[in-house]
Amino acid sequence: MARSLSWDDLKYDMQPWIRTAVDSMGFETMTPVQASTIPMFSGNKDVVVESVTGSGKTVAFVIPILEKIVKEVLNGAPLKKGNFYSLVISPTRELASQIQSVIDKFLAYYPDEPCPIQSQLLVGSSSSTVRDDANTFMENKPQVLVGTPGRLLDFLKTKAVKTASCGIIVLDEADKLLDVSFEKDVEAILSMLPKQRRTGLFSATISSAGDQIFRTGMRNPVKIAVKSKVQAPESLKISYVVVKPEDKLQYLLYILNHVRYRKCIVYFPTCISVTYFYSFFKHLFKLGIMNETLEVYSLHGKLQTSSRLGTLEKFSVSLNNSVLLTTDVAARGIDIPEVDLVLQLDPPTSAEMFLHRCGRTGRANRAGKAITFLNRGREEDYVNFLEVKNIDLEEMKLKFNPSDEFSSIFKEWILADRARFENSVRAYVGFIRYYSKHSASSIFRLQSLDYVGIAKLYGLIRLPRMPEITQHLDNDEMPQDGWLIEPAVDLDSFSFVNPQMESSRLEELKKTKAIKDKNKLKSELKKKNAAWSNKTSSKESKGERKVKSAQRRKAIEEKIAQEESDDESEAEEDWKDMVRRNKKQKTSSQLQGNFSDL
Ligand SMILES: Nc1ncnc2c1ncn2[C@@H]1O[C@H](COP(=O)(O)OP(=O)(O)OP(=O)(O)O)[C@@H](O)[C@H]1O
Repeated sequence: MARSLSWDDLKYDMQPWIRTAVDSMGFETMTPVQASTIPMFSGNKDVVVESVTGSGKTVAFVIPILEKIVKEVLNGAPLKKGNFYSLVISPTRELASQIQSVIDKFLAYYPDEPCPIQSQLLVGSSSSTVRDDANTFMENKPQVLVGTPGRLLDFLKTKAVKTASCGIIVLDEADKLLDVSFEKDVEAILSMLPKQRRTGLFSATISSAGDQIFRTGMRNPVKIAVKSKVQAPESLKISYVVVKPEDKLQYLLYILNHVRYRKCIVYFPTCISVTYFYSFFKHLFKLGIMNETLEVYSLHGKLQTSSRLGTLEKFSVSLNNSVLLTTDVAARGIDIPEVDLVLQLDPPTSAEMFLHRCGRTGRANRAGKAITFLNRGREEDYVNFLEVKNIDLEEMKLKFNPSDEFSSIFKEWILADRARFENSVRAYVGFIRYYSKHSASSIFRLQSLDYVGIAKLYGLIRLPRMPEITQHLDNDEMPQDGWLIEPAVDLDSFSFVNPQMESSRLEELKKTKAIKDKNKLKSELKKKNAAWSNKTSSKESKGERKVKSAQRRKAIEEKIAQEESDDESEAEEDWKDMVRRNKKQKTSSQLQGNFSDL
């Protein structure tokens, strides 16, 4: 029998002000996931909830949390000093802040002034320390804490903070929180909480967390999976466009300038690629190549928290046609109802992330379109790969012819400042690393990558010396000395616009030129190019390449084992995660069950 979606049919007396809140927010009925989850999680059940993106999971855990706290508050027993009742963990600062604002929206309907219930946001930031957070906590006595794992863990370790009263905990985007990137912090947090508690795990892709689910200490959890056959919401139309890599940017701009949308999110592979293309887009605005009515924002994980949250806020409230250039940092959970278009320059490294990215649109039954670019050649197979996972994509044909003039504009822009040239190389190298991490590695193969086409996409004037290129590019495809433009540029006189950068470059150049000894010069240059230098000669045999590749991998693993988290990019972080995961898979033996056993 179909479950009733009427709020009136909930099996307990909802607090009247919570009912007023849902009515005022225009939530006429519950969504299916709310109808299934709220009674369970408000009762004494641990829940593991999987339901498509944009299906209302946040409200499905916020209401039970608030109901529990109201009961405690109405019971009259005051919250003991330094205690709190509930904890919500989220993988990103943006999502934590969004959850906090959903809670605040509900609390605005509490009938008494001041509202006796409060929540506090705990995310890493340069403007507030853990001590500041602890002082605010002791002063305001919030019952709910919402935060990201690292900061929450540091906060909970503060002496004044007591966890004994925490009776309800939520892991939002639980599969992400339980993967290698957060697992340690999350497990440490869970171990500090009372065993007698209610735990809720929520995500659109939680089944991918597998056995990790059972490490959260839940007692007889109820599995709530609200899904149709397809993995994406029905309101979401997913398409793909097959292009040559060098034309991709022009296609992207064509869509941004010509397709009708209100708000669009564009996903790039790495932080540096967002920064790089954002600055090029600004130049295109000046030239009138970007539609002048568009507002473009950039957001990635290497920016300060305040700037990240500020940008997201500006993008969400903007009344104009706006575009957000971002990375996977804004792929999960972000709820901006007006987003009706999602573009992906490349597919992400996992099918789960593909669903999360696309799911930023087509939310709560609103129509949305997600378009992914695929490089012509091998990547078309991704469509079948996703189909097997019940994610259907339709091909989209664009009536548009890329122009040569665009590459001249790109080239001129690069040649005007050495900083742009260096960023183009960083973005390109970052992309190749990113590419090597695809979980669908039989489709996204380094061997099949069009290195020159991709270099043109990134506006490169010369191919960098990196092992992937020398290994996989045939000699006849390798441009003379790596140059992609004619005539080649004299790198010694290619200057930075920034005077400080230019003077330190000249200083450096002087030193290098002063080195007379050829061998010494060679070793100095080798050191300088260390980032992409442990290269192979282009004429190695397959066997030699295999051995060298294994050695390189070992070296990276050793480096990772030594290094802590001082990464240059999110991509790098993910690469580390992959290696750690591999190691873990080799050592981990305790199988306790999986999602489908629940
Ligand atoms: N009962 C309801 N009726 C109508 N809209 C709702 C209802 N509950 C929530 N919404 C709206 O649905 C949108 C999506 O909700 P939410 O962000 O909780 O989705 P989600 O399932 O957590 O998605 P994701 O997996 O992407 O994080 C929000 O804008 C929210 O306000």
